[in-house]
Amino acid sequence: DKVEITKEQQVLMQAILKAYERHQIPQDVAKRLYSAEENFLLLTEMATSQVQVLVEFTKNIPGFLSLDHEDQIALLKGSAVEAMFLRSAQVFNRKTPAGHTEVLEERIRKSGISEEFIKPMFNFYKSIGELLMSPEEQALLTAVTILTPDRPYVKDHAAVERLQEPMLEVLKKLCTLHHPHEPQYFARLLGRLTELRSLNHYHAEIITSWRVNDHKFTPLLCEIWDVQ
Ligand SMILES: CC(C)c1onc(-c2c(Cl)cccc2Cl)c1COc1ccc2cc(-c3cccc(C(=O)O)c3)sc2c1
Repeated sequence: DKVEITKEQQVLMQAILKAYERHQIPQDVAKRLYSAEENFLLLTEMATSQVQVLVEFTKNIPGFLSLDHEDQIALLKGSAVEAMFLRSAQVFNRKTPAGHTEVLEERIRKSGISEEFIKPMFNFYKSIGELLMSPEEQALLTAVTILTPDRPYVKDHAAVERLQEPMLEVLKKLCTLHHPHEPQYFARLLGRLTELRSLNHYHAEIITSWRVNDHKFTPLLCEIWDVQ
C-alpha cells in the first residue's frame, strides 16, 4: 500500500504548478496598489487613535480642565498636528526592532504626500532623534506644545500661560540635569517647537492635496482639522 505518484500525475502536477507560478500579478503592481491606498488608510487609523490618546493625555494636564471649555477645544485643535509630529517622531527614533520604524517611514513616504513635504518632515524626525530626549522631556515638551497660549481662537491667553510656565520651568531644570554638558540643550528643544509650527503649515497643504485626491478622513480627524 505504498503511495506512488504515477508518471502521468507527475506531468499533470508540473503543468498545474507552472501555470500557478506564472499567473501572479506583477510584484510592483501589487506593492504599489497595496502600499499607496493601504498606507493612507492605516495612517488615518493610527492618527485617529493618536488623537484619542492625545485628548486623554491633555485632560490629565493639571489645570487644563479648569480652563474655559472653548479654549480647551482651541488648544487641542491648534496643537493636534504638532503633538502628533512629536509622537510619530518618538516612534521613528525608538530603538524598536528595525522593521517597526522602517514600516512607519515606508508608510509615510508612500501615502500620497508630495516630496516637497516629505523632506522637511524627515528633517524634523532626524533633528528630534539627535536630541535623545528622555521620556520626561518628551512628555513635558508635548504638554508645553499643547499649552501654547497664542493658538487661534484662544480667549484667555493669560490662563494658558499660567499653566505653560511651570511646565517650561520644570523642562528647563530637566534639561540642565540630563544634559549638564550642553547648556544650549533647552534652547535647542524650544527651537524644535518653532520647527513644528512650520510643519503645521505644510500639513495643512498635505491635507488639502489628499482631499483633492478624494481621500477620506475619520469624523474625529475631520472635526479636529476642520475638514469636510
Ligand atoms: C490622517 C493620516 C493619513 C495622517 O495625516 N497626517 C498625518 C501626520 C503625519 Cl503623516 C506625520 C506627522 C503628523 C501627522 Cl498628523 C497622518 C498620520 O499621523 C500619525 C500621527 C501619529 C502617529 C503615531 C503613530 C504610532 C505608531 C506606532 C506606535 C505608536 C505609539 O504611540 O506607540 C504611535 S503612527 C502615527 C500617524
